Amino acid sequence: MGIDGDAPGPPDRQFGEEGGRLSYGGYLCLPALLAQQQPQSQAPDELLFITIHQVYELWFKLLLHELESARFAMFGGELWQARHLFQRVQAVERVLIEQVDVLETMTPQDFLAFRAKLAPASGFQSVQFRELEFLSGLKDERYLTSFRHASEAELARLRRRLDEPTLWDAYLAALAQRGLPVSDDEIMASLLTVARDRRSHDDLWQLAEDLLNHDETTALWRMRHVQMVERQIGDKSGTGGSTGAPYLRGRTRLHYFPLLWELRAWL
Ligand code: HEM
Ligand SMILES: N[C@@H](CC(=O)c1ccccc1NC=O)C(=O)O
Repeated sequence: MGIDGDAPGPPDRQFGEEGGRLSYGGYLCLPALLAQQQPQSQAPDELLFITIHQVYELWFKLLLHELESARFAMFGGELWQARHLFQRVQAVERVLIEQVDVLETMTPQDFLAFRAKLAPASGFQSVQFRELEFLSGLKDERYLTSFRHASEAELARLRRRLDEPTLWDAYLAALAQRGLPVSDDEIMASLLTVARDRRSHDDLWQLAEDLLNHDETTALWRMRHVQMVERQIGDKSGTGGSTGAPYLRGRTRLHYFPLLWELRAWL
């Protein structure tokens, strides 16, 4: 009999008990996961700070996975599949922005109770964040030098991302498969063709809109992050050695797909 009393079901066994091997905590590796929060101080808000960053890194891992699959789908001409994955990416990226609210419940005084313990660590050193930038098309090799602390495996991952095709390369491949020219001289004309002939090319148009959403949502995250930074540390320099908010403000203007923004002026 099931826990809901008289629910119908097979007489002997509950669904999921066939092998009896998996449990909730075992499947999700919870003992290992929940042992990974190790504050460096007694400050009450440090657990919040660590938790938020770990949650970000888990979402970054998923985003890298889905964006790699979307790139593969674009190269393979499976535009519907790429679009499906970009919807998920977009939903996760909205969560990443919303999560800033949670950390902003911390006061700057409470942050200062453990901030000194963090240096020289900084989000600057997030390997997965840089991987996301490289995969999306923002390849700036200079960041490799800021990863002196990183392991060989992490450095190898970053170098591989620098060599790999970007999401934009994959979109160009999709345009080319449709017979649209993609050389530097012809690409804007092809993007205009897609925009103006939606009857023939709506799938390519919608896919470009997905790319633009990914780009815009990242920029929105950068803006929320810098506001949070100003709220927490004002114009102090960062633990990672940058100027802090001025450095981050400069990066809010970055775009992954500049041509998609330039296109707007030509429409
Ligand atoms: C109290 C909250 C936070 C403060 C005060 C803060 C401060 C900063 C500062 C000052 C920098 C510039 C580098 C430096 O340290 O010199 C930076 C970079 C960065 N932070 Fe944070 N941060 C906070 C929360 C977060 C969170 C929750 C994340 C999520 C993963 C994050 C991710 C990053 C990333 C990825 C960079 C590099 C950005 C880039 O180079 O474009 N930060 N942060
Ligand atoms: N860079 C921040 C410290 C900080 O936020 C941080 C420190 C260690 C690991 C991740 C961090 N998050 C984002 O930069 C600061 O200058 O206060």
